[in-house]
Amino acid sequence: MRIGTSNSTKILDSACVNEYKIPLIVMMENAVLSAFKHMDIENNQRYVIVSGVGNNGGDGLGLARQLTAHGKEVEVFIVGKIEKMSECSKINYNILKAMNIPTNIVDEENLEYLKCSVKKSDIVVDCIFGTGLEREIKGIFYNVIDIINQNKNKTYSIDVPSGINATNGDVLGICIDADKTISFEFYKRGFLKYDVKQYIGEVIVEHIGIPEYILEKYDDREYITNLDLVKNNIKEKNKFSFKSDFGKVALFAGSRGFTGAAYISTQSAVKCGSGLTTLVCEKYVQDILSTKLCEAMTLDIQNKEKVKKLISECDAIGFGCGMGDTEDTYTKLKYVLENSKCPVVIDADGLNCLKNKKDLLEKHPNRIIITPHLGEMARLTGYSISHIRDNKVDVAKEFAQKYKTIVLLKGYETVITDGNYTYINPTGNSSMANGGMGDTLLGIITSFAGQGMTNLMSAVCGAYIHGYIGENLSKDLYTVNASDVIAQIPFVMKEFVK
Ligand SMILES: NC(=O)C1=CN([C@@H]2O[C@H](COP(=O)(O)OP(=O)(O)OC[C@H]3O[C@@H](n4cnc5c(N)ncnc54)[C@H](O)[C@@H]3O)[C@@H](O)[C@H]2O)[C@@H](O)CC1
Ligand SMILES: [K+]
Repeated sequence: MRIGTSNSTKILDSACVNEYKIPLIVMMENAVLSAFKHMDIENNQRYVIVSGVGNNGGDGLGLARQLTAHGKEVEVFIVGKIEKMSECSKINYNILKAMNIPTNIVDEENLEYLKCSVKKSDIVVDCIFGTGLEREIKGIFYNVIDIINQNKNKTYSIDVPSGINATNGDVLGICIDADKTISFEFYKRGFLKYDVKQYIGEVIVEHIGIPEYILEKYDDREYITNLDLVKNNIKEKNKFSFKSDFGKVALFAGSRGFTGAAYISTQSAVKCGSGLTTLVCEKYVQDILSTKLCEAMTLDIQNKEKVKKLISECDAIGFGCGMGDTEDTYTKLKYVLENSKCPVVIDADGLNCLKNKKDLLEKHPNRIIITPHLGEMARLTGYSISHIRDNKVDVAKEFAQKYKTIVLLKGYETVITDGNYTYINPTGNSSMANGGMGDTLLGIITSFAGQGMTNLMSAVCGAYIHGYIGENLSKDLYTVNASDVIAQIPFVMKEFVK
């Protein structure tokens, strides 16, 4: 699914109209028919359409005609100046008049009437503002939205709940509280903002007849990951495959009190299908884990020669889980980067130790994947957590571009980007919010990178599968732990392999 802003919608509109000669009224009618499918006409009879005077309003007027044609009781309210009505809205407005479908122009005097109609309706269809909202909502517009919110049974918003800035998710004074939002072509970027989740309800993204190659040409290279993309990246284990085909990986992890992190990240890589997996750790961690990790190898990190040989031959390395935020961790990371050529996935203390030494990332462009949570990203960038949360796509992209790394910024709707292409992960939930989950993710991503997936796809698919497993398990489990996820990895890989 594509993500887009108000500007992307404008650019697409004008390309369709000017370059591909699709009249806007054709796209509007397609939008109307796509939205109509989601009006739940089997279960509802009374509809109130509230339209503004832009094209979002035009969608509403078209819907009023379609609902009437299907035998529904429809009342139309228009808010705004008729003389300012957009060209396509005017066409739909004139059709309604010619068909004797009554329309009410909202003013201070008939607000009470609007309120009664909203109360009596099964569904209010909100078509006041879409992607064209550009300033604070005041006056009659404010009152109309307030009346709808206070008196509705259900509200379905067309394209964007009126009041939300589609680009950044800011609420401009007041906002429709939608039960469902039927959006066109793009999942609006503003919907990613955590604070707007309460307004958008269920979001459906519908096509309005624009061919795929046009969308591809004009999209912003921002997507919500879908299952097909993940399936296309999972390699089949055919009968001629060897363990060398599935990658040699090393995990640098663990310290006193944090042996679990070492176990979890290593075992995740094993279960994810890596051909050969080695945990590189301090001797005391090795002594605890060498019998527990029976499918992986372990190596004492002080054994310099063996470590050097191993990392020079590795297909991917995971670094940082439970290692401690120390100078020593930084020295080890520097050594690993300087003595290997493969992708390196860095998490936790591997990131914390970089906070004032990001030049190390700059020295190794195009081979590092970092997987920070909001706190780690705040330490790395110097931005506040709230700034990062509200601007997560931009912050992740900026960092990825600057340091030429893949950034996987964890949280609700994890962002994964190489600075050019960006994916939002739709899987996972709060049942997974507990210790060890990040270590699991690092193991999965390292394993994928070692199996030959691109760095970007390793992070995208890793995040998807990790969240998918957790979400499925949470149907039966109150808390999903790392070991629960690890056990499920091979089953889900089998389910996903094409
Ligand atoms: N390619 C697409 O995605 C298509 C989009 N269509 C619809 O067109 C919409 C965009 O249409 P428009 O660009 O005309 O924009 P809108 O219909 O969202 O709003 C623009 C109108 O609202 C006014 N306005 C903006 N902020 C205001 C405020 N705070 N208070 C009072 N008035 C305010 C503007 O002056 C203008 O009259 C989309 O959201 C979608 O519903 C479809 O009809 C056709 C194809
Ligand atoms: K709307």
